[in-house]
Order: sequence, then C-alpha cells, then structure tokens
Amino acid sequence: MIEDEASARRYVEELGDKDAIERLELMIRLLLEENARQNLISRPSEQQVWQRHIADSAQLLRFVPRETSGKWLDLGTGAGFPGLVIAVLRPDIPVFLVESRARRVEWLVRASEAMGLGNCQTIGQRLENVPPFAARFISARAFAPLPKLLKLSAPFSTKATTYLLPKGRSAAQELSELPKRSRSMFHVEQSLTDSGAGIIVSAGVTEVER
Ligand SMILES: C[S@@+](CC[C@H](N)C(=O)[O-])C[C@H]1O[C@@H](n2cnc3c(N)ncnc32)[C@H](O)[C@@H]1O
Repeated sequence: MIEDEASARRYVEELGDKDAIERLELMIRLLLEENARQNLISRPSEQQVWQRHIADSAQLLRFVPRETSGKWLDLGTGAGFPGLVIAVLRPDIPVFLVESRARRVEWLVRASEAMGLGNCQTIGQRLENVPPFAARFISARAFAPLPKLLKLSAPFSTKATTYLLPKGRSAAQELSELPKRSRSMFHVEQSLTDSGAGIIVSAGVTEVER
C-alpha cells in the first residue's frame, strides 16, 4: 500500500523516466497555482498530490501491457486525473481527455502544452457530443455513476476495450448494482493508494508483470 507522499513518489518513479518525473513536478506546480484560481482538487489533498492524485492515477498502468497500441480515452479529466498523468508516463499511447467545463479545458490545454506532451489531445466538449472512435482503454475517475458512465462511453467501446475505473469506496457496491449480464464484464481490483477503495476493471484484465 502507498501510505505517504515519499512512497507515492517512489512508486511513480518506477514507472517513468527522469523527463516524465520532471514533467509531473511541473504539472504539480502549475496545478497548485491554478487551484488558487479554480477548484480543481480539494484543499486537504494539496498536501498529498503525489499520493492522492499522481500515484492514484499512475496505478492504472498496472493493468496496461508494456507494449500496446490504440487510443486511451479519459472521461471528465477535470484537474488532469487520471488522463494527463497517463499521457506523461506513457508517451507511446495517444491519450484523449474529454472535459466539458471551459475553464478546466483551458487548464488541461495549458498544462499539456507546458509539459510539451505530443501524445495528448484535449477535447473540450460533453462526451455525448464527441464523434465516436474505438478506444483501447477507457478511464474515468469521479465522472458519473457506473450505469451512466457505461451508457455514455458505449460508442467508444469495442470487444478489445479495457475499462479502468477508479471508483473509491463505492466500487464493489456500484458493480453489484449492475444487471447481471453487465456485471460479469467487470471485476474490482484493490486500489494501492487507499485501502478502502477499488478500481473497476474489465473482466479478464489482471496485473501485468513488470
Ligand atoms: C468530479 S470531476 C473529476 C475530475 C477528475 N477526473 C478527477 O478525478 O480529479 C468530474 C469532471 O467531469 C466533467 N464532466 C461531467 N460530465 C461530463 C460530460 N458529460 N462530458 C464531459 N465532461 C464531463 C466535469 O466537468 C468535471 O470536470
């Protein structure tokens, strides 16, 4: 379990090279500045950005093969989580961040430009209005209740899509409330950043050997 800021940073350092860690440091600096202007992350979590936001996002890569192809779609990226962190740590994956609120879209564009990310595109629209494409990965943190999330993301989902949905403490409950047929398409994995939290993951997808 990732218990504090130092272990969160060490965890992320295992996943990214020196450039990636420098980019994340820049992202954190800009995020804390921007958080004084708009509400991106909670005030208490400002003291725990590595644990609560960066490592919490980065841990999704446990379920992503080293070599992979296809697009990553992050729904309701808001402050940048998890999609912007994924784009930094996996420059080989084209990452699409969907966010509807104009000020958050501005923030995401500015942060990704400042970090010089060539693999990241911000789509400043409601997901409902985004022309569908096949996504290899779909992530969403604190975006919508599971039934709504699955309905809105269905046009982007194929048989090859892996869903990675950090759902906090409601993960098992939300999954148990799905109709049986949809429920069998997912399982819950333990979060590494919060012992009470779970990540809803597509059935058959397990941790990748590193
Ligand atoms: C609670 S925030 C979570 C932000 C981020 N994923 C995180 O965990 O820090 C939810 C975000 O989803 C965005 N959102 C909600 N419904 C949306 C929709 N239909 N299309 C695009 N973005 C949406 C909101 O504007 C908001 O920024």
